[in-house]
Amino acid sequence: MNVVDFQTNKSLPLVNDPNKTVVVGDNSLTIDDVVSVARHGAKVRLSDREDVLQGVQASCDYIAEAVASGAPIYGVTSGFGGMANVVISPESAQLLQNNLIWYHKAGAGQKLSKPDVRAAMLLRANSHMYGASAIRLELIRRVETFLNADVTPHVHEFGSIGASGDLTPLAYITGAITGLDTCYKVDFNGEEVDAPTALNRLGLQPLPLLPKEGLAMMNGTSVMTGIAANCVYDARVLLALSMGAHALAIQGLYGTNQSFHPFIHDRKPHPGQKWAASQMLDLLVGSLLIRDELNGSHDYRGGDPIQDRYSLRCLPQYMGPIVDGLAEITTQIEQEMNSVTDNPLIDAEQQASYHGGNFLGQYVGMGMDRLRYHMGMLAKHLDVQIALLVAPEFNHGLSASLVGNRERSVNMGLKALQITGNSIMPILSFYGNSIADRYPTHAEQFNQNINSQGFASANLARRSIEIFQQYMAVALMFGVQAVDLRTHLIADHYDASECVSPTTRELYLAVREVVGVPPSADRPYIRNDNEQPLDDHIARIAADIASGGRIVAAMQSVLSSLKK
Ligand SMILES: N[C@@H](Cc1ccc(C(F)(F)F)cc1)C(=O)O
Repeated sequence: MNVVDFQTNKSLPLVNDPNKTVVVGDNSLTIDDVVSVARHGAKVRLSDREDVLQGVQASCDYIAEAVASGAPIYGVTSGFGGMANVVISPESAQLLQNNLIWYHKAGAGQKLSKPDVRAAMLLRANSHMYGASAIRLELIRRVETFLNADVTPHVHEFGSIGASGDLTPLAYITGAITGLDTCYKVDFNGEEVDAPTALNRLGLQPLPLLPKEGLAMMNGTSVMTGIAANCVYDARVLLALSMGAHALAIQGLYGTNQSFHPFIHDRKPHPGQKWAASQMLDLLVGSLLIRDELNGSHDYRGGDPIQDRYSLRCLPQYMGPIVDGLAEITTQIEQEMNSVTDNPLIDAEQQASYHGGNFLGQYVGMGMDRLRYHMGMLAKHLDVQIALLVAPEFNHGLSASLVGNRERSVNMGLKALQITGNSIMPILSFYGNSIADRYPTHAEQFNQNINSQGFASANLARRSIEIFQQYMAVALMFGVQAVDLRTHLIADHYDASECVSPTTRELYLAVREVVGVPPSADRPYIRNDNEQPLDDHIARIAADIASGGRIVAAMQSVLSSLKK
């Protein structure tokens, strides 16, 4: 028996180190930084750079003076949105901000997940450290305190059209950190408590907002961008796992490596295509289960076609635009994360303020539309591969529906598992529909008459990712069963860990460990139908993927190579 080293490569050093500290305000944040804080409890520390802190203070001073002198500034001495014609007196300027939080207590639907809200909080603080928002350091520090103490405001899934950024979702965060009222709730280390109680436990007092601060807190894209950052990370994981699942399927099908030859891809050198081809070569190198034809050899093989079907042969050409598309989305989301997204913006150096619209979440709305589209395309490709695997007409000698033990004639193998996959794949394609183009032009008295739907788009992306994690479990189960059966045809035993390529061996072993069925020379992963509850295996694999567990770690090298 082979020795299985389950200890190696177990963690994702980039994101899941709880001892990591992310400094906010010194450098650009990365998606990995967001995921570290959002999911893995990395600590947050605000920059102590003098110029950064002075910039924050200077913008506050500017607003204080503007209010005192009665200067007309949107949302400071005026009403909001389509009611910006209302003049607000200096005496009412503070009330205006606190009232803003109140009338946005109008969210609806489910609560967002804790990691998505934590991502949002981190990004809001980051945006405020640029010193263009006129928000006190004390208030930004509250976000830091909440994050480090694992206190997370409740935020609803509906209420933002992504035009003034995420007014309503951010109002819930603002109400919580300022302790505005007991109707604002938080998750306090797993316990639901009201905001004033949470502040009390943290040794903090309620903090009424000063002029501009409510608007500065709420007018921005941080919630949709936080969700998007987490989803981009997840999408990249799913892309890496898709490559692994394809590599298993290609070995299961006794495919060739010739289609990934650099000669071919150097002659059509799209970056994503080249990446997919070279990664697939790496994923297959050393495998005993492929036709090794990199030297240009090929031959008739009985009744089989001389070259592989398109889902194998054109894999780099199909995956390329997905890879490049996700790279573009990554760049755009990272730019949005490191931007000031409110209005008006304060230019303390020039002692000026500018009315504009950085809160429009169009990059996020369209980006998450495209991300979901790419997810649908990835799923479709996997579905086709599974279809080849289960059909004796196409699978080069494997059993129908990958039945493990043909002697037991009632075994129908992975038939229902395929149908489960078939029931998911169309949903993922459906989620590829765009939402950013379906906006209400009459929104908010026609003031927000173009709007990004970025928050909705990001929430749809979150759902698409969760569904895909289930789908990926199905695809990996097919891959593992297929290589076991191919191993039997080639080596006369069922332990594929001895025959698959070293890179896919990691993935193969990870799946076997997660489902609790170790590799065996005597039997494939799924032998008789009545020996395992397949739904339980799906759930375990999906949960491991969602938590960045062993299965994800097995694809770390592919994932890292996706980095820009
Ligand atoms: N993003 C807007 C701010 C804004 C717009 C609308 C409303 C509301 F609540 F009235 F609808 C609040 C804040 C702006 O800066 O122009």
